[in-house]
Amino acid sequence: MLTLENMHVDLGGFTLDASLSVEPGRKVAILGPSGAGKSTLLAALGGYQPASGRVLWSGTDLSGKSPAQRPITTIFQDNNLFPHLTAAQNVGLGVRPDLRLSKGDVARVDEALNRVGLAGLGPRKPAALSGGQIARVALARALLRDKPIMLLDEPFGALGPALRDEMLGFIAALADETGATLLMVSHEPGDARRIADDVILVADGVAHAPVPTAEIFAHPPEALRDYLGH
Ligand SMILES: Nc1ncnc2c1ncn2[C@@H]1O[C@H](COP(=O)(O)OP(=O)(O)OP(=O)(O)O)[C@@H](O)[C@H]1O
Repeated sequence: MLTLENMHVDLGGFTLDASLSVEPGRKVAILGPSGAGKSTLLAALGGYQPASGRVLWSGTDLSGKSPAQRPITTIFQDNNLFPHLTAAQNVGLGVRPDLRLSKGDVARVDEALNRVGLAGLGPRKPAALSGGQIARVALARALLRDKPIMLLDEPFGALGPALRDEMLGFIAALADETGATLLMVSHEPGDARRIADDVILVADGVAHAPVPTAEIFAHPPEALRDYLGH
């Protein structure tokens, strides 16, 4: 169980509060108006943004732990690949940040690239890859990090509808296969309907407890109704 106990983020002029729990293995969409604090919530969970209160995973307190020490991997909006490294090297960072890879590590990188459909593209640098391929490299790296919680901050925002749909299906299948707990920020309510078990609504300075997706769309709270334009 992932539990946020009185989490409070103060950005000076903007505050976000969260007290909620997410069951392990759930796929959760984070929805809410622009500027509501969705990215801030992920950043605080990942350890990139200081927050008071506690974040617990299976009873272990993660507060005070660095991003690398947390059982969490984050895929950011721009998929944060290093432009001077090849796809394989970018994936290899998921195994060893200093890229001193053993033969076994290199084999694992190849396997991860195969798994995301990028066999043979390891030597290419990001500039020679399409948007969808870049998203897949970021996913392959996240897979190798092998953390039980995966945070995605609108990672497919730059992709066209067909590719976006394909990547969503792919990430949902991977999460099912690995049993990872997925929290994904999205600007598309359709993404939530497509893959999320639950929705966390972020609005008015609060990240609300997750509600089953079908339920929240059947009876949207006012903040979600406004956001959906109903
Ligand atoms: N470093 C900062 N200092 C002060 N305020 C900030 C800082 N970063 C973000 N904010 C503000 O915090 C609020 C929440 O931002 P955040 O990026 O988390 O929202 P969001 O819901 O992810 O928005 P969007 O959907 O537009 O990406 C916004 O009002 C933003 O202007």
